[in-house]
This record gives sequence, C-alpha cells and structure tokens, in this order.
Amino acid sequence: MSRIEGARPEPQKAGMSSLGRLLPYARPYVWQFVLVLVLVVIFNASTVMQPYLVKVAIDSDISTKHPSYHGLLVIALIYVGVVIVGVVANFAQTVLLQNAGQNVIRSIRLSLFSHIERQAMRFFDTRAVGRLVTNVSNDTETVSQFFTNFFLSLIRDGLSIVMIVFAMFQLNARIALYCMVIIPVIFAISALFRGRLRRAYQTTRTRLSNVNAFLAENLAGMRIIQIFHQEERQSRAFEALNESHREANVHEYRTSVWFNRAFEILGNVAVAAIVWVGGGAVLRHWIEFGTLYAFIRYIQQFFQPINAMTQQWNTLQSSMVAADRIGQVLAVQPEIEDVAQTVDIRKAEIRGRVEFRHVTFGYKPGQLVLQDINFTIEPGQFIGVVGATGAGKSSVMSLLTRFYEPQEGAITVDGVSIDAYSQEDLHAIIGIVQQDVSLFTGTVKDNIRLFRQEISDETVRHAAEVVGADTLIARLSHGYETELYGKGSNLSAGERQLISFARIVALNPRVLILDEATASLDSQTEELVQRGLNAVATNRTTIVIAHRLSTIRHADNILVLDKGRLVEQGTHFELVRRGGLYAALDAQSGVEVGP
Ligand SMILES: Nc1ncnc2c1ncn2[C@@H]1O[C@H](COP(=O)(O)OP(=O)(O)OP(=O)(O)O)[C@@H](O)[C@H]1O
Repeated sequence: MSRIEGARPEPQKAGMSSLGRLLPYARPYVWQFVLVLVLVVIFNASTVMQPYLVKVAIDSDISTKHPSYHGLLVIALIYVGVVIVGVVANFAQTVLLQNAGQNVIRSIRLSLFSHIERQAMRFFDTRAVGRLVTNVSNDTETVSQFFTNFFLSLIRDGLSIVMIVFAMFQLNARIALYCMVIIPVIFAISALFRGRLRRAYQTTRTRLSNVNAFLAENLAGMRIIQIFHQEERQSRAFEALNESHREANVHEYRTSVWFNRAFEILGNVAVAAIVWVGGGAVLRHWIEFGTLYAFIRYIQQFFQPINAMTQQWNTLQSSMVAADRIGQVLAVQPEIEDVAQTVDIRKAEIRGRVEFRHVTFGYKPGQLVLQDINFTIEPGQFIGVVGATGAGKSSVMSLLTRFYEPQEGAITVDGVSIDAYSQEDLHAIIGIVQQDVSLFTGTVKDNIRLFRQEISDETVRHAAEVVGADTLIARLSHGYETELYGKGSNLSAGERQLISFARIVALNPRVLILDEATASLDSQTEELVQRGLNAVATNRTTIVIAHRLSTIRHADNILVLDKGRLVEQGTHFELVRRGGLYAALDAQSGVEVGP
C-alpha cells in the first residue's frame, strides 16, 4: 500500500533537451508538418490582408472625393474570397496537424511500453505501477500537445506577428515604431511569470502522478484493504493527496490567469495609445483615416498571437515536464539483455538438466539473500524446495528464470549458462506457474494460449484435457469462449489454478517451476488441482516450491533452504532419517510449512 510519505519529491528542472530527444519520433511525418507550414502561411496572409482591404475601401472608395460603389463591391467580394481561403487553409492544417501529432504520440507510447516490457524485475521493484501508468497515458498525451498545439502556435502565431509587423511598417514606419515600444514590456511580463508558471506546472503534474500511483496500488490491493478495514485510513490518505493536487491545480490556474490578464491590459492600453497618437496624426492630415483603422485592427491582431503564444507557454512547460519524465523511463537501460550471440536452440533437444554452482545473490548491495547455493537437477526429475518463509525459495526460481542475475556463481541448463540463451528461448524452456495466477481480460482460450495465435484451438483443448480443466470449462456459459473479467474474478481459486496449468501444458516447457498455491482449496478441488499438477509434471523437469510437505513427499530430491543457504538435500526418507531441519519441519504440526 502506498503511503503518503512515499510520494516522490517534486522535480525542479526539465529542459527543452527532453523534448528534443522525442523529436526523432516526428521524423516520419515531416512532410505533413511541412504542408501544415504552407497552409499556415496561407491562413496568416488571409488574416493580415483583411484590415488592409478595409483600409483600401475607406481611403479609395469611401473617404474620397469620388466614392465608388463598384469599387466597394469588388473589395467586398475579394474580402469574402480571402476569408474563405483562410478558413479552408485553417481547417486543413488543423486536421493534418492533429493527425501527424497523434501519430507521433502513438509511436512514443508504443516505444515506451515496449521499453518497459524489456525491463528486468528490479525496475518494477523500485517503481510504483501507477506512476508508470501515468507515464504511458497522461505524459504522452501531454507531449502530444507539444506536437500539435505548441507547434501550431509557434508557426502560426510567430508568423502572424512577423507579418503584422511587416504590414504596419509598410503602412507607416513612424507609427509602427511607436507600436514597437510594447515589445520590451511583453518580454518583461513574460520574464516575471516564466519561473512561477514552470514551477506551478511541474508541481501539478507530479501531484497528479502521486494520485494515480496511489489509486493503482489501492485498486489492486482492495481486497486486503477491506479485510484489514483500512478503507477510512486509505480514504484519508487519498484525500490528502487529492487536496494537495487541488491546491497545486488552483495555484497553477491562478498564475496563468494573472499572466493572461496582464497581456489583456497591455493590449487595451496599446489600443488607447494608438487612438491618441494615430488620431492626432489623422487630425493633422499626416495619415489617412483608413490607415488609422488598419493600425487599430493590427494592434488588436498583434495581441491575439502573442496571447495565444503565451497560453502555449503552459503547454510548453507541461510538455517539457512530461517529456522529462518519459525520458527518465526511456533512459533506463534494461539491466538484463541478451548477449550478441545467443545459443541457437531447438527446444525439442533440450533435456532440462539444471545446475546451480556457487550462486550468491542479493536484491540490494550488501544484503545477501542466497549464499553459495549448489545443486544439480537431472532431466525429468521432480524436485521439492522447502524452507521457512523468507528462506529464499522464490529467489532461487527468480534467478533460474533470469528475472534477476546472481552476483556470483553460474546457473546452467543442459550445461549452457542461462545468459547464453536469448530470454525468449529461456522462457520457452523454463515455464513458471505462480501462486498468484495472472489471468488477463479475454476469453478462457486466450488465457490458455496467452494470446499466442500460433497455438491452435486443438492444442488448447488438449492442454485443458491433460490437466482436467475441460470439465470445468464445459460448465462455463460459453465454454472456451467465456470472457474472464478482472483477473478471472468470475472463477474460483482452484479453477484459476487449473487454467494456469493448462497454459503451461500448451507452452510445453522442458523445465517447470511451480509455486504451490497456499490458498486453501476444498478437498475435492484440491484433489483436482493435485491431479492437474501431476499431469503437468509428467515428462519434464519439475521444481515445486512446496508449502505443504505432502506435495513433495515422493520427490526425487528435496532442497532445504534456511536463511539463504542450502542446508540439506535428499529424498524425504533420507532427510527424515537425518533428523535435521527437514525432519523438524515434517514433525511440526503434521505437514504444514512455510507461509
Ligand atoms: N524484490 C525483492 N526486493 C528486495 N528483497 C526481496 C525481494 N524479494 C524477496 N526479497 C527478500 O529476499 C528474501 C528471500 O525472499 P524469498 O521470496 O526468496 O523467500 P521465500 O523462501 O520464497 O519466502 P516465501 O515462502 O514467503 O515466499 C526475503 O528476506 C525477502 O524479504
């Protein structure tokens, strides 16, 4: 369960370089972006032409000695034409840009997910799932705004400013120069708000991801929360996180409203100034009335793109923060990767001989969990692993599947070090059935073949029959096509186990690791599961992490772990006769050991 103190410290810096690192994802769509640029130029030209056309109408056809109705009609028609061209160009560029932006984001999201999938288990040990969910969903969404809104604003509004300034200087250089006085003021306001805005956005994003992380963990552990009556405590913790997010959000919004209002005031002051200065110029006949009209329109237009660009400041800030967070995940190199030249295997030829030689391992430096572990398992043997809780049983199996790597020693399968195999091959050779059966949203069939389309319906049926799951599946409303929800919550614990056994038979690994279920099943289901287990174990090397000694009484060899060391090994009778730890466990309350 997440604790509020566990919330990540709020980051202080995120730069353009994080966004820059995501730019290569836009490369395949560069032509779409170029086309957007062309359309933006057309749209801007249409906007800048409009006040100029009105100025021409006023000065040449209205405020003149020879007013011309015909001239006015022509200008009105041109005006409508220019507006239509502008609207069409604007529509096309918006659609095109959204399309390109969403494509970029799809690629980033996909590569982020694939990158996370390749990570070793240690990566997941040190990260809250909810935070990763935020990275893949919200952060990519935020970055998408950089490729759409920000990019568009930078080009459209930036160009717009340049074109308006150009048009002003064309009309009257002196008044245009007066207008330029506002530019340093704009910079001053921006500088004043920049740091505040950035900090506000970063804080909101981080607090949102804290809320998400808390939610994900609590939803996953809801059963435990309810059993231990922690609903209220967790609600209070959630309320605190929620409140801190609300505060950050309100603060962010307030800062951004102040920023925008400051610009609005400046815009109106500029219009008043132009009316005063320009009006005087008209009265002194220095400029024509139409020119004043055009200046007033241009100064208003000038503030639109500036306002829009400053609004995009928010987008830029949040995109940089999001890109930074995505970058942090992408920068983590998978701790365990395939060697350049992996051993080429034909699965059928693998015999399933497993050997641990002087294996020493700890999850954290200086904290050894396994010390100098040595054992050999011959092909086809049935092996039991026992020991008190925390003795290191699961850790041995995590090393064999290469979820972690040992600090010392070697682990081999058929005499070949496991790191010489590709991880894909290794996981085809070694299968694992865990206590906590992972079922996914999909049909029973999908879950047995784990979405691998190359596994035929025939194989799925056969696998289910072998472990005795076929009768249970036949009882379900749609048989193999029955949809499973919420990790298989519509099945009993025993049924979930049987489906996971069928899955492993369909995979057909040479070595099978079985973390025996501790959940108590009714005797009939237990018998069913036991039969299923025997069927799965046939014809392959099987290693059972046993919590009940009865399961492994007939094992070919039993490994007894104590505080990370292999203290005994032998058959049940040898170990009982020896009178050591195993014999003590065996004598203890019948047959129960472990958690
Ligand atoms: N991912 C992890 N990160 C850090 N320490 C871990 C991790 N997994 C296990 N440990 C620690 O390693 C030690 C051995 O744990 P392991 O799960 O291998 O024991 P186990 O014998 O399988 O226990 P159990 O029967 O309770 O499942 C324990 O002290 C445990 O706290």
